Amino acid sequence: MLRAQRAARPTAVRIDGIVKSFGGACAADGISFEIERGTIHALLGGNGSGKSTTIKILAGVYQADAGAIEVAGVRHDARTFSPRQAWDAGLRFVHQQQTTFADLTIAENLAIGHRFETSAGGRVRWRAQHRRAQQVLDQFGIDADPRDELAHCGIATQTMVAIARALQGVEQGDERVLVLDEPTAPLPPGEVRLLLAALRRFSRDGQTILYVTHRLGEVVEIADQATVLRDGSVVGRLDEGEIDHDRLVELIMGKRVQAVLSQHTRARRGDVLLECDDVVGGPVRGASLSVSAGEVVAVAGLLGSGRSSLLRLVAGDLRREAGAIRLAGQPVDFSGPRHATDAGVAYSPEDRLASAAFLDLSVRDNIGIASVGDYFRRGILNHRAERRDARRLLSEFWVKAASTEVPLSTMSGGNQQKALLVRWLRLHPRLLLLDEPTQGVDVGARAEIWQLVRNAVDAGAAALVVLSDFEELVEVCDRVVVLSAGRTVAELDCDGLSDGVLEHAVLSAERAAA
Ligand SMILES: Nc1ncnc2c1ncn2[C@@H]1O[C@H](COP(=O)(O)OP(=O)(O)OP(=O)(O)O)[C@@H](O)[C@H]1O
Repeated sequence: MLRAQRAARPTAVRIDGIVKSFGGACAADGISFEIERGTIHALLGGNGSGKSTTIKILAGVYQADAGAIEVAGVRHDARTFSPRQAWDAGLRFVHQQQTTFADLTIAENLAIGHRFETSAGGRVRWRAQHRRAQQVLDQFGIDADPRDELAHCGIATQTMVAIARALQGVEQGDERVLVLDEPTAPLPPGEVRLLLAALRRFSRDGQTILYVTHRLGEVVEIADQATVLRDGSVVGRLDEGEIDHDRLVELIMGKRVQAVLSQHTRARRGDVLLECDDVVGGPVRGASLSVSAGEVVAVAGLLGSGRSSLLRLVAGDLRREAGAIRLAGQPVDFSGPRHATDAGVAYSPEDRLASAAFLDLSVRDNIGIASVGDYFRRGILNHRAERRDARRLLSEFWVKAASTEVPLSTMSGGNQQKALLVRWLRLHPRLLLLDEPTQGVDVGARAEIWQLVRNAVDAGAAALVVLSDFEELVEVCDRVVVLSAGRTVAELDCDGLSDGVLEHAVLSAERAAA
């Protein structure tokens, strides 16, 4: 796109001087930027840089302390901007947290908050409802049946339904601004591609998209413009042609970063620590692998291949029906993750923010919950020692928090993720089971997390991880085991492996299994 053409685009949204503090902490310090109509605009920044705060103010969920929001030329006071005003102005949001209802069908999801087709007597006319839902699915190119329960659809379909739900009813010439908060975080490459293609289609049709992500490859691929925040301020804006990976990293981190992800040295393999022999349980239908001390091994596969379930089976979080699991040569059969922890196995689930975080409790409580027994002396909890250790751990593991006593909910998403990892890493586990450990984590913290994992395995632990981002996977892991339809079908050495070759191996395995 030429610069002259870009200059001619009208402004869809102008964010003007947004200021927002929480207590004494400034989350937005006069943020201003413009989003041009019909473009894909990436909003980037490290964890805690102010992206979510900006989006929540745009959604009317938070009221700003100062500033204005202008949509299609109409100016609103950001101190009083409400969700209703945001909706009326044409702003639509798809948050990473569920905005759809998994136990309802696609047709029902599309009707909620929009309209149900009813008869004169007020009964839902299901046939008409399904017909309308099918039209929406066709319009958005979603390959699914309106009668499908959303829980049974892939995550890409679920995300697409959430987008369709936000944009349905848009007529030709209507202006909408779609705000997406990390829509691709849980998606493997094939599904990401589907979603990005859909976004490109929407922007070509004249919709404006504000896109928050930590996956910089996607920004380079689809963004027309990018605004970068750091510490609550805009530190840069790049136009298409100027957007490249190194430049983005430098703006986000505020420094030149040679290789952000840990340049891992070849692991020195120790003794075999974990062995799975033909393990069966849930969607896993025969998985065999081994992981040695000193190694980071990944499990790769498409959604539904059984990746997360395999980790759950090892951790005792899912019942094993057949096969054997050995830890340091000894058969194990954990009754649950707590039992596994006692044996030196740390399990961090994919949905840890929903299932393992105590958002209202302090950071100290959250990182100490698995080690609280260490602080009891004759039945009395030694608060001072606990606080001192928490302070040390936050600094050792690079977690940014106002203090050890603030509730976890007040920290940015990425720092919450790091704090939860600290809970497990501080126990010095022999085996780390990590499901998407860097989801929602910025490029700098991502490197830090992998460095922490590498330190643990260099000290004699082993790690088995699930990672959807293949680019990251080949960079940080030593070996990758490919799972397809619940079976281990291939094993590849990550030394010299490209993400493209890995993706090809995964897709070929899937085709062979079909
Ligand atoms: N409800 C809140 N109470 C107190 N502090 C908050 C609250 N929400 C955000 N903050 C603080 O404001 C700052 C900006 O947070 P914000 O969530 O906007 O960052 P972000 O860029 O979205 O980060 P991430 O990439 O981790 O999601 C952080 O320091 C955060 O701790």
